[in-house]
Amino acid sequence: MAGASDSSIKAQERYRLGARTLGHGSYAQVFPAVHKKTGEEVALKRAYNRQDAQDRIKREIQDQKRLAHPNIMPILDHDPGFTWYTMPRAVGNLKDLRQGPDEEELASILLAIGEALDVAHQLGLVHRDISPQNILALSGDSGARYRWVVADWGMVRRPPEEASRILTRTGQGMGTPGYDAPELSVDPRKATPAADVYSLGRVAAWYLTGTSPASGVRLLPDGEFLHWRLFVNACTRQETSLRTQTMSELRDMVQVVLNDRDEPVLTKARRLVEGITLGQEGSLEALVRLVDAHQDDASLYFDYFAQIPTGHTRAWCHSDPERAALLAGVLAKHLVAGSWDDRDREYVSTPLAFLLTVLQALVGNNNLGHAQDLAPDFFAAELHWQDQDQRRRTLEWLGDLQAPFDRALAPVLGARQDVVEYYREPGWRARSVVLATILGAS
Ligand SMILES: Nc1ncnc2c1ncn2[C@@H]1O[C@H](COP(=O)(O)OP(=O)(O)OP(=O)(O)O)[C@@H](O)[C@H]1O
Repeated sequence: MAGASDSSIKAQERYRLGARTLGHGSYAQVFPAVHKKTGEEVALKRAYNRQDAQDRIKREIQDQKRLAHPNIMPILDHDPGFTWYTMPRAVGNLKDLRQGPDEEELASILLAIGEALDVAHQLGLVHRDISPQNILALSGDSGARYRWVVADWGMVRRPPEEASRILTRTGQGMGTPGYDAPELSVDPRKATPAADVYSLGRVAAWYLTGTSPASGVRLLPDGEFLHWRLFVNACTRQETSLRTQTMSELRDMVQVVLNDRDEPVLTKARRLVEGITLGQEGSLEALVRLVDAHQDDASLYFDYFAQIPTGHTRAWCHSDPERAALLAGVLAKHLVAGSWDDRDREYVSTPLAFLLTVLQALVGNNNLGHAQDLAPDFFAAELHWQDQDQRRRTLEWLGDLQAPFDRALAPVLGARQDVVEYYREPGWRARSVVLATILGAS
């Protein structure tokens, strides 16, 4: 074969290679092979005779060998020069073997692959190329149809102290389009386990919907698989910091989906609000994930999200200000555009007070950018409802604000004349000169 290296000859010394490949990727070919002495049937992966291909397979062999887990493709044999290796022959990959959405199968794949990736992450290794093609099926043992394994570790990110010159440069895309985490296109060397969480979340989205994900476009299950939406949404947030961070969290969430799958969203929300009030651990985080995944559901926001007790709201804003600003903004928009149905008009003071608590907490914690993001929707909601008690509370708070906090809100207030008119109060006293100028003038 043209370009065959010395080591590939060694492969043929030990193995009889099939005439037709099982497939080929960007840096290697995979052959069916039989060990000449033992008769063992394997798959033999051999790198092309190019430096980058040889570097990649070497990395793959070295890293994959360190990862002993039933759901990681094992290395059975390799040459001393690291140019080829053998592994068990797979029945196929997940992309080809999916027969339709079977949530039991999906859950077992996510739990198994999640555990395997957790082992890699503990060693500082991030796979960076999880996709349905790289999840292979070995014939099952102990009654299971298949044993799913993570293959193709050639893109792995090593911990900084072990990083080598190969593969990754800033701005160089990697992974499989649609499955690769957005941050990989910025700097793949900084990939964290959350990059693999993203890819596995996209695998779940594809599996449930049957639609191949497009880069940068949200893909969430609906209808029959609505109960997976929260999970997929949490794993596939564009912003790394808002995403589920670890495989252990991902696996816990799969368990929650399985346990809760028959519970309607609003019933779950009621249970979680009760849980928060009773101090049950994890209830607040679960409610936040629920409202995050169901941003179109105004009832969820009015009747449950807005019911989070004040102390918990403040603590949440402190620990997760970005998401707090985002979701409070969604509530504020629902207050302006959503249907109030047959709720009492007075009840609006609950969501409005909740929004004020969030805004106050963001400002108080010096998260001025997030406060500024939320402020336009907050003021619009107050203006829309004209609740005088609420207006008084907001004015009181604004009156106490001092520099530099006032600077986050002044431009937002000043930008809308109708908002200025709504709050303007002749003789209003404020510590902030700039706010006094906007709202206090007669
Ligand atoms: N153990 C195996 N048994 C059977 N087929 C395999 C095995 N390993 C890989 N293949 C098949 O060989 C093909 C090439 O695999 P390989 O891992 O080289 O590349 P890839 O993942 O398709 O692409 P890339 O290298 O660009 O990431 C794939 O189609 C895969 O399904």
